[in-house]
Amino acid sequence: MKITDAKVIVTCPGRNFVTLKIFTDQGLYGIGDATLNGREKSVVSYLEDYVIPCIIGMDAHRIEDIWQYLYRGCYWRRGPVTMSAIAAVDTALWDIKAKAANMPLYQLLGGASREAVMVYGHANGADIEETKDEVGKYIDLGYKAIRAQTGVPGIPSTYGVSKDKMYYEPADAELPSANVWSTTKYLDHTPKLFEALRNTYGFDPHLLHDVHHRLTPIEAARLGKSLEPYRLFWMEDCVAVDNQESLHRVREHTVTPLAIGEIFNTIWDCKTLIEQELIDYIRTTVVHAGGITHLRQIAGLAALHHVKTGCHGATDLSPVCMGASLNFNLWVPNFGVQEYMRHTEETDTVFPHAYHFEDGFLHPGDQPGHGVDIDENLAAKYPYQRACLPVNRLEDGTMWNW
Ligand SMILES: O=C(O)C(=O)C[C@H](O)[C@H](O)CO
Ligand SMILES: [Mg+2]
Repeated sequence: MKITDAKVIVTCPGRNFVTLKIFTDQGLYGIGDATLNGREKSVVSYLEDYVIPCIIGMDAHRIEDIWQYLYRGCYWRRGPVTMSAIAAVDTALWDIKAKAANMPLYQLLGGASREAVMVYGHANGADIEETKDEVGKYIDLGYKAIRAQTGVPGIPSTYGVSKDKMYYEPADAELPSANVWSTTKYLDHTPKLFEALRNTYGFDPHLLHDVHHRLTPIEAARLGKSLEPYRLFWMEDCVAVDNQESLHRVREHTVTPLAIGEIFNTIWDCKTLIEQELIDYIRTTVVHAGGITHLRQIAGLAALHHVKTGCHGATDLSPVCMGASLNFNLWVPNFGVQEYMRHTEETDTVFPHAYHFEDGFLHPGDQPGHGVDIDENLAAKYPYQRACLPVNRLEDGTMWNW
């Protein structure tokens, strides 16, 4: 089955999404997500100028070989732009193969290992009271796992806290907006949130928290330790892991489970953390880590070291990524949880999908392929709008991790 053409569709139904559509000589097409928040056009160029001309004429069934061609065959390998482009090709090809087999993608991967995929939603509030109410709303919706983020007194804006409670979009301006950060205030305040949540809702709901790369290892150790009484499902991205060995410092001090990896692109980014058992959940996802083909390898390595999957699923990952990820999650033996920040209604209509939510779980549906399509006419009505992720400074003006 030959690849006859491919095109990139950029649409902004509330936020930007980049989608690759691959056509074949058998009339089948497949789609893949190529969205990289705040850097969308770099991936578009990488696909249009370099990748698409190479894959036209290739056999769409040879997914592994095409993956190796785009990864190993490229001298400048790895990095988020390259790997998101490879992921889009890979996802579209798996979509085509599953459509050709007339099966949902999870069947090709090895079939369902569970009935459905547990997801976590995002509860957030300006203060502890509001966050508590928001967590209650997620519990009422049936969620079994909830991420909780709260505003910190004295910090004008905090990561993860938004006005739109169901859809959080941090890329909020044409140029990066400036956030302010105080580790001291955050460390003093955060344990109070989880104390309040456990006092109100007990220990049944799984509670998660995202530190978003802001602490040093010893500060992360302190937070992990202070959160132990509240038994979190995970503490995410507690440090910026450029120096991965530093996670040993955190591990030495706390048994709070750790999740890292949403910004990782390859198995090489995950290798130290997984092999040295410095994390409990690996956050790599389909679009930013080379597609289903590569994610499967990462999960295989993780399984050897008691590390479970916890795929990134914020709103900047399109429904196409979510559909592919859910098929992956339904199969992957060492599944942990899937993040599910809902998309807006506009986004959901641009991307008709078979996946559905019930009582805290998502199921990918049983349509042939990954079960997500794109309505190109509708997509064309929402042109690209430049939007950047914020930057972050300490109170004295020093640049910090966002
Ligand atoms: O969902 C999460 O855990 C995030 O950290 C969301 C990120 O800030 C977001 O995907 C950046 O584009
Ligand atoms: Mg995160």
